[in-house]
Amino acid sequence: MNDTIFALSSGSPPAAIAIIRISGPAAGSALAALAGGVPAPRHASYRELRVPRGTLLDRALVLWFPGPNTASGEDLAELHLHGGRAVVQAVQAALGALPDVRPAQPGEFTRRAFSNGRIDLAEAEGLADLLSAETELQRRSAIAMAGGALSRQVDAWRLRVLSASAAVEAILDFADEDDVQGLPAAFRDDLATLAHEVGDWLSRPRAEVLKDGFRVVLAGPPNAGKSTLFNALVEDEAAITAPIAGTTRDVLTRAVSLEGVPFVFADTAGLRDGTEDTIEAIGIERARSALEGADLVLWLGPEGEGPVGAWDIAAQADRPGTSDKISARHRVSAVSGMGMEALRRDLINTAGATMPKPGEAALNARQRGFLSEAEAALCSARGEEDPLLIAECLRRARVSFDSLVGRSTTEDMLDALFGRFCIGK
Ligand SMILES: Nc1nc2c(ncn2[C@@H]2O[C@H](COP(=O)(O)OP(=O)(O)OP(=O)(O)O)[C@@H](O)[C@H]2O)c(=O)[nH]1
Ligand SMILES: [K+]
Ligand SMILES: [Mg+2]
Repeated sequence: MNDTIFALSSGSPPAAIAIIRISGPAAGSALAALAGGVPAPRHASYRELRVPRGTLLDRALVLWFPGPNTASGEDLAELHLHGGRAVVQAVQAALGALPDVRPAQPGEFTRRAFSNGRIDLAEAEGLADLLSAETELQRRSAIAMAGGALSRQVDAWRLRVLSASAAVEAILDFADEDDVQGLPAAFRDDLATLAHEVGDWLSRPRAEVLKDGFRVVLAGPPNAGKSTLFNALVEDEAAITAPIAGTTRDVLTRAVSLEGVPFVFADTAGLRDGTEDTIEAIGIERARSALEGADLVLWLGPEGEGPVGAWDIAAQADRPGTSDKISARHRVSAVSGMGMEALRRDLINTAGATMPKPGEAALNARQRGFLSEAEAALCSARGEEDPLLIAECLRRARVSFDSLVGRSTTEDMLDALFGRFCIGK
């Protein structure tokens, strides 16, 4: 990792300003080559940028951050250019022509930050989530994770496991072969408390629901008004509606955020038996599999005939006589707007309750996997009598914590994580 990388770290040009970052041992000499010298650390200075001994490229604000206390842990320079396409291209060409300097791969700055111990894996994951956050809830959860909420917690747990290990090792070193006395009285209680705390984190809402959205599927017989209600919920004439049974064939999905809560709404083909139309039959099959993946079904069909847990909806409630569902949770008309606000409110509250609370770091599948291993190891440690076996369980718990924050990782896993970042991050 001795080469020096550069990339456009701001959005795609044209823009008012474009920021190119340079990281690595040759960052200082690259900066000097273009700006005629290295300015005082951490002070913005206004410089002419030139091709070495040549033409003017741009007048820019330049910043110099000597390592290792930088975002990447290496020497780092920033060029704040005029954000024109040609300006950016010219400066990138000039940088690329310098010896030992090359364009960065996606996520390479962050990967260097990880390798140099500036951030751990949970923080890097939080950062990736922060960059891809589209709703307010996602942003608040990601920023907690990027800020090290989970990392600090795991470090504290790890220290407690280490001190428990030390207590067991002491017995192994000094006690008689057959003597398993001598563990502090509170030893097992401490392990139980620790396992309990880990379990609390595991029972929190999952990060995936934040990322993928709460999945609401609209279902019912043909002409029930599913597509019309779908369009009203996503506030877009996305689906075709018509008074012809069997209008919708494909499953149509739209991701929307309602008051910061991410949703995916799915419109489906009307369910009916014995259709002669092969395409409609395929649509009905697709509708049924969409129902299986739903977090919630809005059932626009006859009372009580919807899937378990579905909300009964009396649709087209503006039409006299059309909605005689007595137990309907909501009576709505997507055409007149009647009942729509109450339905939206109910959806937001219901979905919101399954999401991490604002600012709470939510665990992803990888993190949950390691925490479950740690919890299981702590529980076994509690149940063992043999100090040797207790020591082994504690070692397993520690390895799980280490893996979670990236103290021991595989290249594949790092490639997958850092590949999620854009170039320049
Ligand atoms: N008055 C009134 N008409 C509605 C309402 N909702 C739907 N309609 C009408 O009912 C007809 C069928 O609506 P769609 O939304 O296409 O019904 P669907 O359930 O998607 O039908 P399929 O896709 O064929 O299964 C259309 O003519 C709509 O304009 C409503 O709330 N009020
Ligand atoms: K229809
Ligand atoms: Mg439809």
